[in-house]
Amino acid sequence: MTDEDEDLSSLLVPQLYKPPALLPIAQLKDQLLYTIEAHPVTIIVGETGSGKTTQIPKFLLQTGWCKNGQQIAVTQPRRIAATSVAARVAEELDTPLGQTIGYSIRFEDVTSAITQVKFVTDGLLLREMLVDPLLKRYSVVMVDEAHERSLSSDILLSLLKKVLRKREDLRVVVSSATLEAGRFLDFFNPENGEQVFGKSREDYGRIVGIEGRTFPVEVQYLLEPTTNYVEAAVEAVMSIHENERGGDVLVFLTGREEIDDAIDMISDRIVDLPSTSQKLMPLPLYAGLPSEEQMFVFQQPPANTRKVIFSTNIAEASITIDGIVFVLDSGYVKLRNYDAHLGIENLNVVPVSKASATQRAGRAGRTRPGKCFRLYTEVAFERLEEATFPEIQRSNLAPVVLQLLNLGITNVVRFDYLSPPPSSLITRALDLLYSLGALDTTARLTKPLGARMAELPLEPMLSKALLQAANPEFGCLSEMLTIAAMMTLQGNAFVSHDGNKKQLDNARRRFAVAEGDHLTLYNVYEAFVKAGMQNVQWCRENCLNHKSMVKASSVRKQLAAYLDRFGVKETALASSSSGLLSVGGIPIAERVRRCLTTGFFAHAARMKSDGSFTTIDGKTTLWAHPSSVFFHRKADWVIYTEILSTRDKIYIRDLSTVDMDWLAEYAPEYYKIKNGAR
Ligand SMILES: Nc1ncnc2c1ncn2[C@@H]1O[C@H](COP(=O)(O)OP(=O)(O)OP(=O)(O)O)[C@@H](O)[C@H]1O
Repeated sequence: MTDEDEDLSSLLVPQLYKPPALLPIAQLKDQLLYTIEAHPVTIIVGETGSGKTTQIPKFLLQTGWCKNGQQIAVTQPRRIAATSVAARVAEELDTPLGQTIGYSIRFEDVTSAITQVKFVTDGLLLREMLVDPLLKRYSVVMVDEAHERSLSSDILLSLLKKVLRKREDLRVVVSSATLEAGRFLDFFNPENGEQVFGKSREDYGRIVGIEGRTFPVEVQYLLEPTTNYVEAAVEAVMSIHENERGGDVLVFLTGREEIDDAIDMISDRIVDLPSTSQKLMPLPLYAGLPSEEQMFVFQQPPANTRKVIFSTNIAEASITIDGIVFVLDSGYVKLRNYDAHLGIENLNVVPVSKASATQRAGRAGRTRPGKCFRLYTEVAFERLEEATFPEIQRSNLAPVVLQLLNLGITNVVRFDYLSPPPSSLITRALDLLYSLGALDTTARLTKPLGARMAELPLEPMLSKALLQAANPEFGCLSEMLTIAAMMTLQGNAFVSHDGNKKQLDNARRRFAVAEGDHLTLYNVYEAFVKAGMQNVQWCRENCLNHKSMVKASSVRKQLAAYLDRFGVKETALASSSSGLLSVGGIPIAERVRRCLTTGFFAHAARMKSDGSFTTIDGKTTLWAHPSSVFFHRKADWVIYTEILSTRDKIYIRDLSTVDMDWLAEYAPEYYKIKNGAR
């Protein structure tokens, strides 16, 4: 990435971005199109910013790959990439987004009957396969950033390999970093001596390399390692601001807490800046942020203002933020790691891979020359792993196993994985799905419960609870629909205005319900409906994010439509108007908590005298997240729906009180195994 020959004085001269015709990929257009035409599989290896994501779909569209009414799908590991790249391509083609060019992500479909190129998350395309197993509506599927080895893109590649054995006309394009390219091609290739539609492994696929990048990026390292990369990043931002003219800054940190800390630190430093100097505008970017707020990072800052975006790895690949000249890379990332024994998903802070570091640096040099400061030494860089450890080997596989079974893949152990997951992960997933009632004793999907759980776009525990809600024993479908929709906001219903934490705490307290966070979420939504869904002012007064609340109502409708398709209707008994009153002897609040237990029994914990919680086996200490009603209040047994691990503590979020007896009542098998094991 280092380009020492380049004259970096050009950094000081704002330049217009290169028109697409000048992007490195333009020279390869004909060769690329010929390769795709002639081979079922094409692996593209190119420098960051060479034009893979934005140009290849356009080339294919212009060459007639959508003539028969078929579409081109381009998958991305992240929602922000799918939406922002779709917007860019639509802009380049001068067409409104959602017409020829569209995108589709979970709970948000911006496509129409005339859409020809569809940007999607890899997870969403997997879901589409449930209704269209051969992906017949697509002529080409491009899997972008495949080297990131996201769980869904790995599974998608395996399934595409199967589909290619059945569809001669389908073309698969995989974009990847250099290291993994050969491995991908090898995976798709027929075995020695085997032929697929008359093609042998020699002529089944090709790797196409794209040389060159858009603008140079100068890479610099620390001479000595730092002990605190958040502080080092803040120092570096201030130094850039004081010493380098022009250009926005993108800083890669690992998570929300670090981002908040960094923004607080920068805000303190801004006060000391001379009033005459250029202003500094810090902006956060992380997955949990509502999409509208994520989009702020793409907007032009006000005049005489430098944007500093503090982001997690969600800005690492595919996206282009115009104006970024400086990238600061902490060298760390928070990766999911599932502990199959404890059934806990941890987010661990670990060093990035070289491939990630390259992607991060590549966020500069896209619309003008750039600089990347790695907040670690060159020696440390050399020691990094080449590629990120595949997500499939460190994830809770229950959602994927459920989907594979629903696609008719009965032997999930011997499935053709790109990198097979450890058997402990598959066993754990099967055990959990079995105890949720999604599988029978022969590991087949139960009907209707298991099949419906697979279809709902929610994780299995929540799907189970939602599907149980219609059961007369619980009779709380309306309440659970609301709770499930609110849970998809990932803790983003509340927002502090101008950093006023006290006001935020008061707002939370106003809605708090003694039985826990799920019923509190229900309360919030009910109050929002009552106040009038358009009432932005009311949301503001109550520290609620209006856009997030509107989103929750849209998600609620979509979930209700799924259930409607299953023939499950919201009943009068559990209508919102009943509020949280007692119905049929058992108060509705209790029925909701019982219903949640049917899904989340594996996430049970008990409060200790010091206010912390302990897992059932007593081995792990957990803490209520500050946003939980149990951050201050006492409880005994609880179930939680989310677990977040920070540098020093493991936090649980969205807690509800339960009776210990309910655990054995709703998951007798699970707790029998657990007790047996202890
Ligand atoms: N939103 C945008 N605004 C301005 N220029 C853009 C935008 N999106 C893309 N570009 C230009 O198009 C170039 C190619 O972008 P594209 O995303 O297609 O590259 P890529 O090869 O897929 O890169 P990567 O692998 O890093 O995602 C960028 O370097 C930039 O010059």
